[in-house]
Amino acid sequence: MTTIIEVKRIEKSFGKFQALKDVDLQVDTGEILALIGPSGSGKSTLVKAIMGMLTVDSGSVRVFAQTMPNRNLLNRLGYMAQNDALYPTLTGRENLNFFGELTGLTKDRLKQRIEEVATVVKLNQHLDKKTGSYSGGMLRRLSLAIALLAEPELLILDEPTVGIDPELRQQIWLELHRLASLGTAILLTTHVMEDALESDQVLMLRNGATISRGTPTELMTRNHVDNLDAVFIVAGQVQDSTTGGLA
Ligand SMILES: Nc1ncnc2c1ncn2[C@@H]1O[C@H](COP(=O)(O)OP(=O)(O)OP(=O)(O)O)[C@@H](O)[C@H]1O
Repeated sequence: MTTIIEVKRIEKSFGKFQALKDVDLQVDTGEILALIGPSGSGKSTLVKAIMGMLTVDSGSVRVFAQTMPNRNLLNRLGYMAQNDALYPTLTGRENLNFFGELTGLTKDRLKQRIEEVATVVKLNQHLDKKTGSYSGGMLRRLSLAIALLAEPELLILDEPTVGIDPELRQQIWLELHRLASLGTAILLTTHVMEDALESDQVLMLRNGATISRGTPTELMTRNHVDNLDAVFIVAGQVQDSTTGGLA
């Protein structure tokens, strides 16, 4: 197994506010890691540090064994940001084509993948409408489809399942597991414990610090509870007791 993302002891502050405190993380080939935590806990900041979109104050971020930021690595990964960066005057298909061409897929393969990813996110019926007319949920689904297009070695998905119904969530997870079985490393952020349960590894972030990590089963066993919400609550209480609630 190869290490795809390696984050060591990173710290990041915005002014006096410390958004990330001594965070470590590793994702290997074929592994799915869920970064879970409440709003403001630092998930997107960590993702942006991994993408090289912001520099950290200390610690290191390596992707494909190279120090980030490194623009040359960007075509080896699929990224779905929290804010959808799509062209509203283009149709869904035209957006997929545009971003797909940047990944270097052949024309035939791109055409085939557009049909496949549109099916995964259930947008087949809407591909020829301008994305300016899409709902928020449809835009999220199109962004996810774009990230999946090239079956990249690494997928980084910031809240891919927000606003998605249970049936579609299941379909998306089938595709994520399929890609992982082909060797894709996947890092996703989520608020949703169901997503964490689908993942191989879970890292719980609270107030910018790691409060728990492990497989879903390990986390529940270690904390003597039967669900991940309860793990989060127990681990949060431990964090408060060691920091006096000032973490
Ligand atoms: N550019 C910035 N300048 C100042 N503060 C920032 C900046 N980016 C993030 N923060 C702060 O850092 C903290 C963590 O933000 P972040 O977006 O990483 O949280 P999150 O866990 O992704 O939240 P959400 O689930 O709501 O997206 C928040 O308090 C946020 O206000």
